[in-house]
Amino acid sequence: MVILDANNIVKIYGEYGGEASTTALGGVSLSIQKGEFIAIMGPSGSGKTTLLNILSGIDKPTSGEVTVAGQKISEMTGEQLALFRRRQLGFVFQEFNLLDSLTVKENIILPMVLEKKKAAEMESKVQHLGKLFEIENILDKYPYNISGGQQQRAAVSRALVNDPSIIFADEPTGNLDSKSSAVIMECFEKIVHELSTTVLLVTHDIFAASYCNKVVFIKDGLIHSYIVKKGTRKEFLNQIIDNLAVLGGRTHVF
Ligand SMILES: Nc1ncnc2c1ncn2[C@@H]1O[C@H](COP(=O)(O)OP(=O)(O)OP(=O)(O)O)[C@@H](O)[C@H]1O
Repeated sequence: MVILDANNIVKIYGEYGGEASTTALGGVSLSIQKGEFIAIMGPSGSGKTTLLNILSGIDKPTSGEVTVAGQKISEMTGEQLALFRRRQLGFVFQEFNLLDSLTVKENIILPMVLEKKKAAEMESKVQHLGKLFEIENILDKYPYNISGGQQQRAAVSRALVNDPSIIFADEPTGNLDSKSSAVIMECFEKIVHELSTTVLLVTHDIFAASYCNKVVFIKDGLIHSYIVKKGTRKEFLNQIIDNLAVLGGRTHVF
């Protein structure tokens, strides 16, 4: 089942044809199936963030169409999109983006509160996610009193509470040490395998990308190639390194 379909996405920043215009994406097509776990990699400036922003409705393409869960998000109004994003999409950011004035539990259930879900449903969901990600003992703490790894696990829980069609993660391990990075990638692995969640992440981190099932490489605003995991994570990691070397450019990974 196709969860996301992007057709010939072009993004030009600045006035088209103007001297200062930049073609960030030159015609990207991508199809993502339910339960896929995909990383987008590429050199600095290749268009990764632009692509993620367009696929998740944060930004509009100059031309091309994006369909998520059967709905054309590229044609939605701002209000429709805001509602759609809250109900159908989950987001995880490099900086965790938890609200400091709320406890971990309040942060996690916030998207459910906005959807006016029942208290019992929220409680059962937060307990389930707390257990799944081993943060059940810190649910009453505030974000500034827990580690970065725990904050990111809370952020993944928050992204999951409304059972999104897809989770978008922008450099989710960018602010974590290697041990916490491994834990967070294992969390993503768990939700893909146990809940059939679809996860798309943008990363410079080859170690993080090696947890995914597929890596799509972009260069100069176009899809250059992709690889699918067949053997072990270690073998996939070596394959990612080889592909990045072919890609060239400045990739912060070495
Ligand atoms: N708001 C903007 N206005 C003008 N140009 C932009 C804007 N955002 C990005 N660009 C340009 O579009 C191109 C793609 O940028 P993008 O941020 O998508 O790349 P990236 O692969 O995510 O880079 P990095 O790995 O360094 O984060 C770059 O040439 C960049 O300078």
